[in-house]
Amino acid sequence: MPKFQNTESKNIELTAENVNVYYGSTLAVKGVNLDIHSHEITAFIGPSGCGKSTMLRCFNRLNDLIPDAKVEGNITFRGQNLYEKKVDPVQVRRHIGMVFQKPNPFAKSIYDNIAFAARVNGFRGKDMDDLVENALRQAALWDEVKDKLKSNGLSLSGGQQQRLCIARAIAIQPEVILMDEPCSALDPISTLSIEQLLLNLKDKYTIIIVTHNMQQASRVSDRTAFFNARATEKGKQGYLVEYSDTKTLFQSPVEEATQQYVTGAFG
Ligand SMILES: Nc1ncnc2c1ncn2[C@@H]1O[C@H](COP(=O)(O)OP(=O)(O)OP(=O)(O)O)[C@@H](O)[C@H]1O
Repeated sequence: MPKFQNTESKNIELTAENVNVYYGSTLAVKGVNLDIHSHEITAFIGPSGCGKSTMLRCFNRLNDLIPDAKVEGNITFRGQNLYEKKVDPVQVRRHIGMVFQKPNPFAKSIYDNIAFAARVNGFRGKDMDDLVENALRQAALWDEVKDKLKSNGLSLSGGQQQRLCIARAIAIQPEVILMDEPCSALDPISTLSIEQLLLNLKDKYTIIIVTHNMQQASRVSDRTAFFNARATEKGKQGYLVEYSDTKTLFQSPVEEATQQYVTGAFG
């Protein structure tokens, strides 16, 4: 298994080169080229079905778990092609964690949600209490749960559950965290607290977030990729329309389709 050392560019964590993703014989995402910068938040936006989640899953080989999904092209993490034969996808997911749309804590105590994830992923340190506390602090949840660590993770509110899932991802000590619409099941106050958390986390982690919420993309992200879909005989085909720093993409995009999307004229 290769070590994912940052031997290439200091600022580029992940690179997608000519990426195509198929489900069966349908080309769902075509020809994506994109660099993800270290310690930034990159947002993927675009109308439903344009391939944002599909593209996100390429970065930690989660599409491997979908029968019939096939990824072509290169995805490079710190100079290492993640799709080479010698690369173990389980290891990839230790370096590149994921938080899903719907909070999905284990039906275990708050403490064990984190301890279990850490152990399964090879944590052999003695001080599990420290690791749990540290992960919960980083996820801005410690103060709310420190007196009830034995309570079931599922007894928490939706926003707290999502922060527990973020703590669980952090406990594995990844370099990158992928987030697929992490706030879409949350109320506005919980959403703002997750957004603030993301801003705090980017010092330590590189974050990619899929979001339907354009205000959210403009509030939290440094760069934004706008995807769109064209109709083909076999259904929709997603592609990357435009990618730039978030301010430019929202205020002076190059492509008319981007302009229309960010001003709410379609989608
Ligand atoms: N597991 C799958 N099997 C077959 N087709 C899939 C699968 N997942 C996604 N697709 C198809 O791939 C295309 C892109 O889907 P994807 O979920 O990546 O888009 P998205 O932009 O994230 O959409 P949304 O915003 O609605 O979540 C769609 O046409 C979708 O139907």
